[in-house]
Amino acid sequence: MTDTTSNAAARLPRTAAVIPAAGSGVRLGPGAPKALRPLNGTPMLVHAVRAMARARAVALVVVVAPPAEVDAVRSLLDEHPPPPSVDQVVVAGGATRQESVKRGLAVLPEDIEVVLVHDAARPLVPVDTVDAVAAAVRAGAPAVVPALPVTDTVKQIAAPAADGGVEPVVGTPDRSLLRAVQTPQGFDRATLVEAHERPGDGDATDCAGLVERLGVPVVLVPGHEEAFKVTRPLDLVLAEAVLARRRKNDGF
Ligand SMILES: Nc1ccn([C@@H]2O[C@H](COP(=O)(O)OP(=O)(O)OP(=O)(O)O)[C@@H](O)[C@H]2O)c(=O)n1
Ligand SMILES: C[C@](O)(CO)[C@H](O)COP(=O)(O)O
Repeated sequence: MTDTTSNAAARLPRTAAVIPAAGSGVRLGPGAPKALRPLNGTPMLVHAVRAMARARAVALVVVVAPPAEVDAVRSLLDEHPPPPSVDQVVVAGGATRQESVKRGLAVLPEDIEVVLVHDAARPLVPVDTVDAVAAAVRAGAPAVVPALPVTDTVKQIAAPAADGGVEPVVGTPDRSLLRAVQTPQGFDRATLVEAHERPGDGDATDCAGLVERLGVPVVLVPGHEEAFKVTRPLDLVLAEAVLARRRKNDGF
């Protein structure tokens, strides 16, 4: 006889990782789209897909690729396949991160209940961070964000100055109440889809920002320093150093 109670307890909600990877990487400088640039010889996107596919909960990875690189990204992922338990799909991205995520959400199969949205530009997120975000969504939070305390003092200005001019300061927020947020950000699927259908005014720089606009609570869990975003050239140096340290310590 089937023990339905323990089956239900052991069942993980079907979880997909949507990986926005369609950015060009202007701040990284000239070259291929950022997600395709190598880290220790392997494209950043491949590291990011591996990081998500390693999580026990993830059954599907949706990569949102630069529109001109969809075929190239499919070939790349065929060369670096995920474990057999994980499916992958590649779709073309849009003009902004928000639009790219929306395009990724549009191809999710009906049975996906939880969505983790993870930047290709955060290729080294540890699996424990991914698992912690997914677990918090499973535990009932509709929107979960990994975050770290801010270490710099932050100044608020009234408006950015043109051409590197001086910027008058209007305030210094209490740093102990600020957090720098990372990805993967985890969501109950219906909440995230609604947030993208009713985005409000102006582009949001993260998905949780859209969910906040709905009035749905967003919670933070501890992030990880290795989940940093590769944005500028120095970040590539740091990423390669992290990989070298992992190889030395863990052998991979
Ligand atoms: N139209 C876009 C813009 C960004 N992204 C993705 O969103 C993530 C976070 O964006 P960011 O680090 O800002 O990447 P870029 O937009 O490529 O960087 P830049 O602003 O320097 O061009 C990245 O994985 C990026 O590929 C995306 O999928 N579609
Ligand atoms: C989603 C994000 O990585 C959280 O820190 C970040 O907001 C992406 O921002 P960007 O403007 O695309 O750099």
